[in-house]
Formats: sequence, C-alpha cells, structure tokens
Amino acid sequence: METLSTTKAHGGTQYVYRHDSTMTATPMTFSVFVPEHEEGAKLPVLWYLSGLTCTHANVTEKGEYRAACAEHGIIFVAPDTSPRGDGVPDDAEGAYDFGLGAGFYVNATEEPWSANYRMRAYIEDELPAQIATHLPVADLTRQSITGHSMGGHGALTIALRNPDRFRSVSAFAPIVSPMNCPWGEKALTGYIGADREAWRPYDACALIADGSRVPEILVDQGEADSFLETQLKPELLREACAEAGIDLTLRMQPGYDHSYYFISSFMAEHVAWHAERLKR
Ligand SMILES: N[C@@H](CCC(=O)N[C@@H](CS)C(=O)NCC(=O)O)C(=O)O
Repeated sequence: METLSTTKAHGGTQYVYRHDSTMTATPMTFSVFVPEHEEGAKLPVLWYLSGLTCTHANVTEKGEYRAACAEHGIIFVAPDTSPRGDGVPDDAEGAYDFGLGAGFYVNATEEPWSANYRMRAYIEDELPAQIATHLPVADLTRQSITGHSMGGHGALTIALRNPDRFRSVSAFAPIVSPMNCPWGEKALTGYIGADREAWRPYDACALIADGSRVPEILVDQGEADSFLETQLKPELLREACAEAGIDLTLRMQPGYDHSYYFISSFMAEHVAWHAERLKR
C-alpha cells in the first residue's frame, strides 16, 4: 500500500492511500481519517460510500466528518466509486451515471464490465482485509457503514447482506430501490444483464422483501433534492421497512438539496449516531 498523503487534522491524521486491487485489477485510491489515539489503541471504523461522479476526494474535502470522528474516536474510510485507469471501460457516451465514477457497488457479470467492475467484492472483502493488514489501529470487530445517493444504496445493500458485520447503517439521500429508477435500471442492466431477478441482491427494498434484516436504519433526505421523485424515492424504503418491522428513522429535511452542503449539515449527527452504537 502506497501512502499518497498524510495531513494532520483535528488532532488526528487524514491519509490517502493507493494499492493494487486484485478484485478490480486496477490501482485503487481511498482515504482514511485516524483520530488522535493512544499507542496500541484500537478504534472502530465508519465506512462512507460516495455517489455518482465521486472519488474518495469529494467527501474527504467537503464532508466535514473529521471534527465528529475526532470527538468520538472513530476511523472514517472513504473508498472510490469505480475502478479507473488504462483499459478500464467507460460508458459509450461518457455519461456520468454508468462506468467510471458509477460502479454501483456490484460485481458485474456482463462483458466488458466484469473484468474490473467488482466494487462489491472490493468493498466487502478486499479493502477490509487491506485495512486489517496495514492499519492495526482499526478495530474491524466494530464497523458501521453510511453513504450518499449511489453510496447510500451501497451502504444499505452491503449492510443488509452482511448484518453481522455492521453495528449500524445510515444513509444520506440514498437510491433505495435501483430496480425502480432510471439510474439503477441503467446500471443493473449494463453490469448484471436483463434478468431482473439477478438484480435483487443489489436493491435494498428487494433484499428486505426477500428477508434480509437490520434492526434499524437512519436516513436523511433533502426535500429540495432534484433527484427525490425520479431516482431516490424514500417512500419505497418506508414501505419496505414498515412491512418488515425495521425501525427506519427517515428525516425529510426542508430546503436541502442533493449536494455536499446537505451531507455536511447532517454528517456530525450521523457520526454521533453510529458512535453510540459502536460503543455499546
Ligand atoms: N453530475 C450529475 C449529478 C451527479 C451528482 O449529483 N452526484 C452526486 C452524487 S449522486 C455528488 O456527490 N457529486 C459530487 C459532488 O457534489 O462533489 C448531474 O449533473 O446531474
């Protein structure tokens, strides 16, 4: 693992690392904030999955998580959203919602995507193993996960598929049902193929309908988000959780849009919410 930068912040250290991923067959860059801690201490880990067009850098620069993570003693890990680099295929028209910056946290099965677009395996298996090896300060017995938009979809589906691994899951303006919105239908058709049954492990509402369970979910959603009605549809998650008896706290936030101004406004509350559950 190569250290690209080390920067002191809020008493701790903001790192950016790069490593060669076997899952994506590309170099992958990610950021990690490690709060100030005593030598030999082990700190819990909060994963943050980003949305369309993002790299690790968007939340690292605009997410405003460091003060809260320093206060609560939580490591914050922000991976990239897709493989990148020479030979990695992209959307034919270079669209922002498929290909580079739009991995959708799936293991693609369709050509030509299946060679590199394996973000599910990367996030679920490879990156945690890398962190366990190279960052002994990370206590991987205490993990929580959150994310924004496409990354909110990633956080919800990864938590629902791995309920024993995560103490808690939250999301900012998540795509709650990719099977029922244009972004998701384009991505799942492209990466997984036309058989909609094969999409179900990549849809939080379908996972819940099929029996996956987490005890509770926290979601913040801006009411002035331009993607609210067409792509995000939080009411579908509300219905799925009500049906399943999952304790969903869905906070509709008047006036907020889809941007990092919205995310950063509620970031400290999400970190505190996860901290409470990580310390139980
Ligand atoms: N670029 C797209 C929108 C993409 C978008 O809003 N991406 C969100 C995640 S879904 C984001 O975080 N963008 C990067 C940023 O705001 O820093 C558009 O023009 O409609």
